[in-house]
Amino acid sequence: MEKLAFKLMELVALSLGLPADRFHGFFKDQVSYVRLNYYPICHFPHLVLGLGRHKDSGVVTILGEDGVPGLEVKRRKNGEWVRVKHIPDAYIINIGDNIKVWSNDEYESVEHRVMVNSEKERYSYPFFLLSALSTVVEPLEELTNE
Ligand SMILES: O=C(O)CCC(=O)C(=O)O
Ligand SMILES: [Fe+2]
Repeated sequence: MEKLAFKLMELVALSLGLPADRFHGFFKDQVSYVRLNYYPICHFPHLVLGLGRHKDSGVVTILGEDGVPGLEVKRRKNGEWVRVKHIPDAYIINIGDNIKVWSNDEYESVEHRVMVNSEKERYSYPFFLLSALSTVVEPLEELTNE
């Protein structure tokens, strides 16, 4: 997952007109981690949230999940919550707040949440790519006017 995350960061850099290795320096003492999420069955799913609405604050999240429905993303244009379709053998990629700031808002971090399921328990395993704790997160100077 880490290798994939670095590859994605190279593509993000290229998409912003920057050298592929532009972000490499931020990851020298990175503190990335994997979290294991478990959502037990709940018979009143409309009354509870598995995981409340949030944006991932890190750089990029590579999310593996078991296909039990629950993850939803918020559409920016109309505020509607949309269920994310499971694609077998595929990861879900979330842009985190760090990329939003580094890219000077060219990229947007997506708001998402997880609803619990009344029939099946759900497991997910996001990998959060994080930079070094000492990183100052600010728009890259190449992408600002002043
Ligand atoms: O369980 C999921 O599908 C999403 C988990 C998530 O958004 C998180 O751990 O930040
Ligand atoms: Fe998340």
